[in-house]
Amino acid sequence: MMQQIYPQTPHPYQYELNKDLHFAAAHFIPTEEAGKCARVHGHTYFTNVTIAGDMLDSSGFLVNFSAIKKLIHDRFDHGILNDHADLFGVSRSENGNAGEADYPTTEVVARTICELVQAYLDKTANKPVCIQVYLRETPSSYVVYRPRRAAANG
Ligand SMILES: Nc1nc2c(c(=O)[nH]1)N=C([C@H](O)[C@H](O)COP(=O)(O)OP(=O)(O)OP(=O)(O)O)CN2
Ligand SMILES: [Zn+2]
Repeated sequence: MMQQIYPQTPHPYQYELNKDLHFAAAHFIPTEEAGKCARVHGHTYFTNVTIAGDMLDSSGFLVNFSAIKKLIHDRFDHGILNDHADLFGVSRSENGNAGEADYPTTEVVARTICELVQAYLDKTANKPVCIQVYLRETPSSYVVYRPRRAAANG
């Protein structure tokens, strides 16, 4: 059970939901700079997903907590992140820097979780938004990813 204080991000929405979940997965970062992390090794990843919005669905949910867990845990738990060729390995980021690869680093996995969650939320009637993903890879290392928000109209 994770009961931790996470970084906060200001937002204009009335509701904010946070879901903690974890998954065990192996990965490797095939670059010289990664050193020992270029070899296959495993982590228990802990993540906190923050979702916000102004409208609830017909159940009174911003989004069902269990849907978020299923989406991430079922996809990644007890797998090898590098095997997800559709997600990791080829640069997908439109605003990526030249030469930036989408290897499953903590940064890229955090961004990918946010994108997967947002793709799910986009299909819901009340359309909440994923505003932050906190991803802890080791006891001493974590990343916080916050997508850029679309500029407000007017
Ligand atoms: N910016 C990043 N740097 C590193 C990443 C990463 O995803 N983003 N990943 C790794 C390795 O995969 C490794 O699993 C984690 O590294 P690290 O925190 O250095 O692990 P240690 O347990 O060895 O760290 P301590 O300082 O001993 O606690 C490397 N870098
Ligand atoms: Zn690692």
